[in-house]
Amino acid sequence: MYSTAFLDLPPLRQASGSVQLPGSKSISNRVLLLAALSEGTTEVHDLLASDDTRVMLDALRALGCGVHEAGGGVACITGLGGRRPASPAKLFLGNAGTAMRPLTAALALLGGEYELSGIPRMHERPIGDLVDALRQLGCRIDCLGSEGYPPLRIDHEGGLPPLRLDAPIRVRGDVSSQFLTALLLALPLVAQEQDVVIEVVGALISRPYIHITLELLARFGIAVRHDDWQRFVIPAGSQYRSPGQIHVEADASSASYFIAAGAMAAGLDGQKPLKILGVGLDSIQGDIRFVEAAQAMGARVAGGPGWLEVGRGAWPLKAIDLDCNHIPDAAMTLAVMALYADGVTTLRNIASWRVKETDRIAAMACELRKLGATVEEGPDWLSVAPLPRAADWRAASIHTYDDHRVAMCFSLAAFNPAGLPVRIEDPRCVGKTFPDYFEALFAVAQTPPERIPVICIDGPTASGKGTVAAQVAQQLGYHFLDSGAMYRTAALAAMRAGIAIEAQHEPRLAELARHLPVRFEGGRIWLAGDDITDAIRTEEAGMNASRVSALPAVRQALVALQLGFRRLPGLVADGRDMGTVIFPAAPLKVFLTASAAVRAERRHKQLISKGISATISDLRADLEARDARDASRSASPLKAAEDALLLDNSLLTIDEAVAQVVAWWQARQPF
Ligand SMILES: Nc1ncnc2c1ncn2[C@@H]1O[C@H](COP(=O)(O)OP(=O)(O)OP(=O)(O)O)[C@@H](O)[C@H]1O
Ligand SMILES: Nc1ccn([C@H]2C[C@H](O)[C@@H](COP(=O)(O)O)O2)c(=O)n1
Repeated sequence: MYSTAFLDLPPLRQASGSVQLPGSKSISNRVLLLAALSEGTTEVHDLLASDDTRVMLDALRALGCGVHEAGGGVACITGLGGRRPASPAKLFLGNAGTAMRPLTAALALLGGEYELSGIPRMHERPIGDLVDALRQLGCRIDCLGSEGYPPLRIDHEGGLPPLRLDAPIRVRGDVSSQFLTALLLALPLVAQEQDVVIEVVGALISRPYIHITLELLARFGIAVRHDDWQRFVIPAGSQYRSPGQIHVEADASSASYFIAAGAMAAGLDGQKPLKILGVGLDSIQGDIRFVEAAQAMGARVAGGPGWLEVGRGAWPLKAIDLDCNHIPDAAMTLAVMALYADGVTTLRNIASWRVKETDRIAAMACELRKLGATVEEGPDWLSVAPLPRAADWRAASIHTYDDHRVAMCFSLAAFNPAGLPVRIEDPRCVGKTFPDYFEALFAVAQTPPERIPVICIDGPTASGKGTVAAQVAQQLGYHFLDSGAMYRTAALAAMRAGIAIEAQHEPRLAELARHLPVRFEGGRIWLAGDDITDAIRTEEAGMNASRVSALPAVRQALVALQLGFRRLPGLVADGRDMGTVIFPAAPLKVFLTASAAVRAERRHKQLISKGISATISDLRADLEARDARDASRSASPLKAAEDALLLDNSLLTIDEAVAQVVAWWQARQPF
């Protein structure tokens, strides 16, 4: 997951390959609660690991359920099975509506004393209709802030009050279907002596989510009947029965971003369509009907159980005018697809967007306009006119409102025909449902290498290149190439193979370097099966690296390996010839220096901290000798590129040096 302040997406051109989607948030949290209310242990497979499931798991633990996270997407939940949950308890539920609403209903019907709260936005999301329905029954629930909103207090300290179950429970269905879902999940707890009836007041929105609820209740032994989605009957004698094992289907709403990417950029130039794994046409989730909307816009879609394949059909996409009540979450993706359509797209019946993670109608309108689109909005609709010409697109920094779906759907703007980058602010917000969304996108998106930004940081030994480059990469969410480590590895491999590092052995050394079995993984470096991270960091290894790097054939042999690091979303590369030879067209080149005295002192400190003794004067002599060799060799000598910016960091802290490089980079961005 990217936890950077922002993530810049380079312009993307195509999509291909396959993507495995994470589990559905809606199914995950429903299953967790049902398992918690059941007798026995339920093994939940392919559970979504995200912010919203995290708060649910923590809440269930606090309530006394057994929660064992076995790894690999498996969680074992041992339910209460009729026991009272631990009380009193304070539950923090973040911004997870799928935890706040059903837990409120379940805890109100179980008795005990609870406080349920969330982040500030959760306290702006209405829950009054659910609270009213529970109060009708006789439950004692207080809103601790504004009436009708969390935080809530359930106050059944002296036990559950007598409940009025003889009359139908009336709940509004036109604000959020989660109120009805909450009642449906919880009322089987009290449907013992008699049927319990729920009547929906007003039109029921997001009916597909109620369909998921009913399907999952059935898996846990509760057979709810309904009359035309307005009257629901929970039969007397209902008892939650764990199915033992249950598999969470992948998230159909998350599929929408890849369906859109496929419709816009897959299957071009004879390539195969984009394959989406984990959710298919047999899905129980309503958002699978996004497929129909994408097809209406021109996508070519094939699918089966647990898979979809999507490619571009019509291009430009076809504008649509659609009632989106059946796909409220995935419909946001259509608003960005509309930028690539042949006319105005109008999305209707989306009033529920206004009470989601943010006011999504306002948010989408504002961010689409930043890209240059003409957008109109109404209380429950949005219309988006595409940009007439590629030149009308603007590079934009997309504010994401702590809303995962805003972040994910605007990533699709990176496929713009103008070749502009898109900045996604606070990319971490995707953690709510799809923590590795951007990694998944980068794994299937392609763009010509020259469009992937590279920042080069070259300079002499111990100037701080590696430290600064790694931190810049971290701040920008870019990959990091420590090219010196490759020469160090080549030298170590030569020593281990018994090949002296001398000009006469240049062909053998080059052959060795060309097939170097090196892997860079999680900050460690492996040579074949051996972790050589520390072995290549000695002063001797540095000197050997300097010697092997003077051989032109060895340098040539390592070029492809270095170029391979230029991957989405970008690269920060440190070395001696990054800006002059390997990435000569890089958009930012920095030549980082510090005085020899300062560098020797830094190296001394570095070695001492590792328990290696050395004298400053020896170190200074060594590093000056190394620099002299590196700068005087004929092949790719150490020198500043003509267009490099010079940074002498002798008097700067690491943070100051990093800030300077990032500031130079920011100054070159179009946002
Ligand atoms: N601005 C700075 N202020 C203080 N210490 C620094 C600064 N920059 C780097 N250092 C420290 O100097 C030491 C050497 O830095 P680093 O290893 O990043 O240099 P390098 O140029 O990559 O060296 P080499 O070329 O030998 O790999 C490290 O211990 C690092 O923490
Ligand atoms: N791009 C590069 C990177 C490194 N080298 C050589 C020269 C250095 O002395 C040696 C070790 O590099 P370090 O890990 O200290 O950065 O590798 C080079 O020639 N070109």
